[in-house]
Amino acid sequence: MVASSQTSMTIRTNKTKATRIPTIDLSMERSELSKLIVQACEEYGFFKVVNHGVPKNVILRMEEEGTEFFAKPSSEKCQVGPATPFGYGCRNIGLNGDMGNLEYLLLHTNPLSISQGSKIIANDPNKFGCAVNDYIEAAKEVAAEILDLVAEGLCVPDKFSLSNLITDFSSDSVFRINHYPSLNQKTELSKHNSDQLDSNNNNIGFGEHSDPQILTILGSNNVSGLQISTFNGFWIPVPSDPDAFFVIVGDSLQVLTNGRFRSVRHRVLTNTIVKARMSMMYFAAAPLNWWIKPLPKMVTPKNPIIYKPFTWAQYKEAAYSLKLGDSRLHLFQA
Ligand SMILES: C=C1C[C@]23C[C@@]1(O)CC[C@H]2[C@@]12CC[C@H](O)[C@@](C)(C(=O)O1)[C@H]2[C@@H]3C(=O)O
Ligand SMILES: O=C(O)CCC(=O)C(=O)O
Ligand SMILES: [Fe+2]
Repeated sequence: MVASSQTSMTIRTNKTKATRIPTIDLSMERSELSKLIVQACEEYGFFKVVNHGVPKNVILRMEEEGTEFFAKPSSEKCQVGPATPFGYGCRNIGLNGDMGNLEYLLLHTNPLSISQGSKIIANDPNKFGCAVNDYIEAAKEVAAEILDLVAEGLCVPDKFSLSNLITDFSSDSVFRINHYPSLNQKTELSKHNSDQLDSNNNNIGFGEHSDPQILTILGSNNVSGLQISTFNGFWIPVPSDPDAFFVIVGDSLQVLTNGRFRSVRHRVLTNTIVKARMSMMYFAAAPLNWWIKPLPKMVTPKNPIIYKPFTWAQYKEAAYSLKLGDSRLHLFQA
């Protein structure tokens, strides 16, 4: 297992198998920290971070803006949509027929695009724009710090080779706020009475998928629902923790590490939620025309290269032409 009992939470799955989601304390000593992060990325492609240093008010301001927006009448929210790909979306996810029991705002992280979007999203565009920019900057710092620790843990000679991909001003990172109404709330969503159910009668908030980007920093209110899939096929519910962030390894980091890390499949079930869940994700990506390819350090005679180089734009195009749950990495196998 990844971490000692002091640094992980124990969860019992319905198969009564104790499973630990690694919890990483970012205030720990650096060399130990980088080892734990690498281990967590290898074993789960997922971990929780505590003591991340993001001020509580940055998170609360963003949550308040999200709450205010989703409380608006549906007719007003729909004026910010459809999300093709950016803007407000309700039940439709992406452009290929995926559906979920949620509504969301999807924004590019470029400050100009935030400022333009704010004008149609919020009553006080300046307040909304500042809350979003501050949240994005804070999440970007956490993501960059984690990528530097990953580079250290993997003994990559250029310590910034991973974080440089996401901190460049032209990075194609995106920001998303998801809002899942509780099943007993009478909202525009539940009026449709066509909940998305899977074969086990699970109510699907957001269907199973991996994130195409490098790393996702996910924060949520205190309502659970997120589940991750272990690499041997168990679903593990992730208890919510509004003081923590959850880190998700994306497809691009799987490629950069030549398959040593694996992107984690995850989903959100809304079966049991008695209060609306709100989650906020920063999807850290490279600039569109930058190359994604295995770091030289990760390619050895024992671990030959397994992916062809591609630009982020090429990968994104492939991902966006497919359904949410489809796997895409095999298209780029060497
Ligand atoms: C069905 C889709 C939605 C998605 C684009 C895609 O065609 C496949 C990847 C999906 C995903 C998952 C992670 C993020 O939430 C997201 C914004 C992304 O970059 O890839 C979504 C896309 C979306 O909702 O538009
Ligand atoms: O809303 C959540 O908690 C997770 C959503 C998600 O995985 C995504 O938007 O890619
Ligand atoms: Fe995701």
